[in-house]
Amino acid sequence: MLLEVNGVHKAYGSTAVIRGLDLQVAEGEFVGVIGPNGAGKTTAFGLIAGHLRCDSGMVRLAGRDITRLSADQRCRAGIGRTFQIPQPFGGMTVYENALVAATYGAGLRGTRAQEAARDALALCGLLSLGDVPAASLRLLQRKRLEVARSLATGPQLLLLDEVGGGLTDAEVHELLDLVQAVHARGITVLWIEHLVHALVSVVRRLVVLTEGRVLADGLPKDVIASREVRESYLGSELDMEAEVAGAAH
Ligand SMILES: Nc1ncnc2c1ncn2[C@@H]1O[C@H](COP(=O)(O)OP(=O)(O)OP(=O)(O)O)[C@@H](O)[C@H]1O
Repeated sequence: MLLEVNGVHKAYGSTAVIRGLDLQVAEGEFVGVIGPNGAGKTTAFGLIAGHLRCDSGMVRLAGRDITRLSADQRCRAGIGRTFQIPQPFGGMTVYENALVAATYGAGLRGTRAQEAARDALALCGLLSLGDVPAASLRLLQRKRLEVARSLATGPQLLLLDEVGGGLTDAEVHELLDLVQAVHARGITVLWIEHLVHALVSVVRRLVVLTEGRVLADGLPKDVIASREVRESYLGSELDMEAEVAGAAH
């Protein structure tokens, strides 16, 4: 297994948010993660990427216990991550943003860092915008840069946190193409997304988190059809019937 999350718990103060999370992801998988607001999805990513500490339980990457490693150490170990709200260095150019990620995220220097930065920008369709200040990018381009910055750190495992939010349908399709291209490079992808119809059109496996643990995990069409999953979304903003109509699976 590339990623193993075993019996992880996390509370904010007295509020338990992750309550016995178990998740295994094999190398090369493309996994979607959905769940109601507040289910603990972003917190789970923080615990995997090391931005948050587990209260108990264990996280392993390729068999290595990384539970006590910092976010920087986990990044160098091969975990890349995007954030819900892209936060590029606005005063720097697009290329400089990717170079910073390659230098400080992957620990590369000189031409190796430059190559990693350029390679990430090329895959994300941003090479021609390399000299543009990051602050001037449109939303889809900012999302592309967020993905490029995480790619420049050389991840084996990429955690995408709602990169599709705020985009038009056409832009979402462009983003789907990009993430599929990333996965085709051999990078294992774990993608949190509220746009369920878009997500299930590309992922091979769907995990549903509710109340800090896994409610369902399997083939997207089976997970979407499960009664438990439908019931867990009742009353939420997500209308599964509408979302999955026309989905590829
Ligand atoms: N730093 C924090 N301090 C206290 N509570 C927090 C903190 N971060 C998140 N929470 C709470 O933990 C719960 C889980 O939040 P989290 O962001 O992980 O959920 P989520 O499933 O990603 O939600 P969404 O789909 O809305 O992004 C929520 O009730 C949230 O308010």
